[in-house]
Amino acid sequence: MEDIVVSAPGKVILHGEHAVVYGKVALASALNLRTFLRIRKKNDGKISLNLPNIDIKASWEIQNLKNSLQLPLCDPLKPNCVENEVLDQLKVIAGISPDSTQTTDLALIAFLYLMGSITVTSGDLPSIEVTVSSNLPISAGLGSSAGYSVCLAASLLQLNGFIGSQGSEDTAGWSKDDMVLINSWAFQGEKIIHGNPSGIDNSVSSYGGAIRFQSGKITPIEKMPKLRILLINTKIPRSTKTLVAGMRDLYNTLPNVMQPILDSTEAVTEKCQSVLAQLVNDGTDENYKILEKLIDINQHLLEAMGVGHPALNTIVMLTCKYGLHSKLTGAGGGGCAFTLLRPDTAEDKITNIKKELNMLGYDCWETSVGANGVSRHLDLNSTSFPSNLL
Ligand SMILES: Nc1ncnc2c1ncn2[C@@H]1O[C@H](COP(=O)(O)OP(=O)(O)OP(=O)(O)O)[C@@H](O)[C@H]1O
Ligand SMILES: C[C@@](O)(CCO)CC(=O)[O-]
Ligand SMILES: [Mg+2]
Repeated sequence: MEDIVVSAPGKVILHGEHAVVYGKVALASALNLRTFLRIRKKNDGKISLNLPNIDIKASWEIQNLKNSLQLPLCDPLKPNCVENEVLDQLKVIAGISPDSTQTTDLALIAFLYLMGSITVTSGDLPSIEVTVSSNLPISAGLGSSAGYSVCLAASLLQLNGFIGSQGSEDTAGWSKDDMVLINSWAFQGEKIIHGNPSGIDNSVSSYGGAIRFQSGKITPIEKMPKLRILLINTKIPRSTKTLVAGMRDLYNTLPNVMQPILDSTEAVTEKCQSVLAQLVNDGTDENYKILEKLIDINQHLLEAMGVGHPALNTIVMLTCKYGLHSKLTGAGGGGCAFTLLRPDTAEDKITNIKKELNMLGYDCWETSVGANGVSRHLDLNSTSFPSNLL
């Protein structure tokens, strides 16, 4: 069997993070930074997993997995969430302490769950080596967990013939129905890593482009102007699972206080979408001013949700000095922020901002929004792969 190589993009949430977990609308766009996964067939009676980004290498004897698990863990065509009992079993198999709070450990559990559900043909497991390598910063708010889950879902479903990629050039995609199956399995992976995800991250990573997302409904945004943004990584590590759980506690303690904040966040998102549609034909100052105001307001609303961080405030103040507006993106609590650049923002201004941010130890790079969703790579030795994937 030839290797299977797939990749899936990270994302930027423009507006609506956290509120989207409560059924509010959110806007997200795929990012041109990707996670890559390679499956290589082996004959050593083992299933091996290499995760260089998080320094994890693991290997399991197939016979041991078959002895200790009731396979398949779930019907491959009916993606469903794991029961706690199965999760505990997988933790034992992965050698993880039952009370570990390490988010990195959850990558192993997500792999074992998807593998134990999807790749069981006639009660047997294939001997494979799986390597995952990403250009995305991990745990920084740019959807690395979704990129990981989408790659796992697509490659394992493809390996076992539950989906069939189409395309003969360098890259291939899947049919509408196949995409639904990929996205639903990726959502199960996100559930294991996140706890209670809305599904926006795996959806934008699966489908790519820019999407409007609400309660599982994915609507591609057709009228999307070419936005220039500066992405800034504070490098302050955080876990989405912890931040989402913290916001849940706050909501449960003060529902009448938090509900209007979520309503207000949704109003920001709706207004942003309508201004973006206008911007396609009318890139006037007035429209940009509204977008900037919405960024300021949402940043404050997110602070009120308890997911801010002093480093994020520093970015807001620093970019404000240059007349630019920034907000956190993703779960917050550190991680990444973005700054909206105008079409005519001068290069020397951006250079100076980058210099100041670098001096604070933050990484920053200019990017545009919108990228292809999950793809299969048919050129197995492409130079665009991260070096540790070859
Ligand atoms: N390339 C990768 N290799 C292995 N595990 C990964 C990889 N990328 C993400 N993960 C898993 O996802 C976890 C990080 O997910 P988390 O949701 O906390 O952050 P994020 O997805 O980067 O940010 P956000 O959810 O705010 O967009 C890691 O600890 C690991 O379990
Ligand atoms: C914080 C959150 O809204 C976005 C994380 O990228 C969580 C989610 O929607 O699952
Ligand atoms: Mg995540």
